[in-house]
Amino acid sequence: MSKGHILIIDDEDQLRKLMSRLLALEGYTMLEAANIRSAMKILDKEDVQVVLSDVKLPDGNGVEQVQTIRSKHPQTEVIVLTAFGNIADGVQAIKNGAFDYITKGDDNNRILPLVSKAMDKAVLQFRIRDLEKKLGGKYSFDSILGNSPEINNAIALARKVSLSDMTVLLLGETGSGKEVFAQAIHQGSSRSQAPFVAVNCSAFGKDILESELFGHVAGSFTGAVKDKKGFFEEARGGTIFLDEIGEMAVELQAKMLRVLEAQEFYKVGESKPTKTDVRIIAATNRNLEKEINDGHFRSDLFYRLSAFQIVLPSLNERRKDIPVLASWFIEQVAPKLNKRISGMTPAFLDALQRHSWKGNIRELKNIIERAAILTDTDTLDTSSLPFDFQQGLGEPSTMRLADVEKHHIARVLAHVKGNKTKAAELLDIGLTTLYNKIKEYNISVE
Ligand SMILES: Nc1ncnc2c1ncn2[C@@H]1O[C@H](COP(=O)(O)OP(=O)(O)OP(=O)(O)O)[C@@H](O)[C@H]1O
Repeated sequence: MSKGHILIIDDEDQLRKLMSRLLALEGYTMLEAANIRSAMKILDKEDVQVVLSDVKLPDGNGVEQVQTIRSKHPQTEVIVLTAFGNIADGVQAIKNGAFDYITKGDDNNRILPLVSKAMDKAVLQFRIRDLEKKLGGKYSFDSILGNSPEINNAIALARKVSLSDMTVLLLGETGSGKEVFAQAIHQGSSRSQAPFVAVNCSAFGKDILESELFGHVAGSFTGAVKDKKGFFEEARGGTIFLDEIGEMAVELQAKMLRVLEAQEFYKVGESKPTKTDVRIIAATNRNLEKEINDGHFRSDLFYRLSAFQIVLPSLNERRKDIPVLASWFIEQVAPKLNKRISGMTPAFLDALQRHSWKGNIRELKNIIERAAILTDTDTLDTSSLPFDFQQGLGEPSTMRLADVEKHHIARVLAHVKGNKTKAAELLDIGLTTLYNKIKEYNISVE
């Protein structure tokens, strides 16, 4: 049985094939792409657990692409293949959401365990996704965790609006819980027995989004062989959650306005309107007022949507909630990994409290899951945190290049069992420079 799907993105045929063969021998099913465009197509079609991506690609940069892959396919883990000595790329890739990075030339003893860890994590995430899909809208107000006044205010507003049929606009940074709130509002409403359909507007191209939302009739465009129901029809009687509405093309925004005003829409290729009975909850992490000024968002749609706005606090604004959220995620993930994890060390919690959470609760959840997968003990400690947490690099202002360099040199030295000539070769620096750095950083060479 396959251990999972891995996609390699590299335009150098030989390197790609070599890596592909190595991993196929380990039991993975391998997919290959020579550029970003074809890679994204594969990701849209297949469940790919791990992506290994080169940095310099013919149609873009692999480090920058990490964010796009992770936002469209949050269950998929990305490992970036960096060039010799280019630690900055690796560090940036991790900041962009990569699982880790591999330096070209790293040997199999580093590559294979790393890929296997990324695979474990991704498989788990896919399992959770499938479970969540089966459970449908599973969040209720009671399952929204946190006790800070900031989150309590948001919950109180959402509870009130859930009883009505009003359109709601949820504003908040990525991962701050907008979809969770949308589900809770649905669950708390009179529509709770009908479907909750979540649509991520940024995951579809402009034309595709229209036919996904409203459906199409056969023959309306090349490839439309059969009639297709859109999300609005699927959500009939229930709630549709339009995530990242700020990404919607302006032409489509006009059509959305029509749905809000007239409760009807046109299927692609059909001239008679279809009536709809769906509550709309929209969300965005963009500043829509700015988007309006820049001509990217229609003000009439904004006013329609924003009749009832709820602003969700970022995790950095409610750090008080970190211990309870972290403990809850540990409790949830441990049984799924067949592990007994009783909690976390004070240093671990301290590192979480000091981190700058750009990905908010989603990032916290990922960090806990990652630590739970990596830990060999029953208490999560800082050794299972990513490198930037351990080094206090979470805050960009405190990120010290020297720490990154020290860590990397120490890692390479350990890797070559202290052989300095080999290490200098791998690091692509002179032996004297290496000696100077060992002294400067006080690196112990065993
Ligand atoms: N208050 C909460 N209690 C428990 N889990 C939460 C809470 N808020 C968010 N989560 C978890 O955090 C993750 C991210 O939440 P969600 O998808 O709702 O964020 P989002 O704001 O919609 O993100 P994006 O803007 O990227 O779509 C989810 O896995 C969810 O389970």
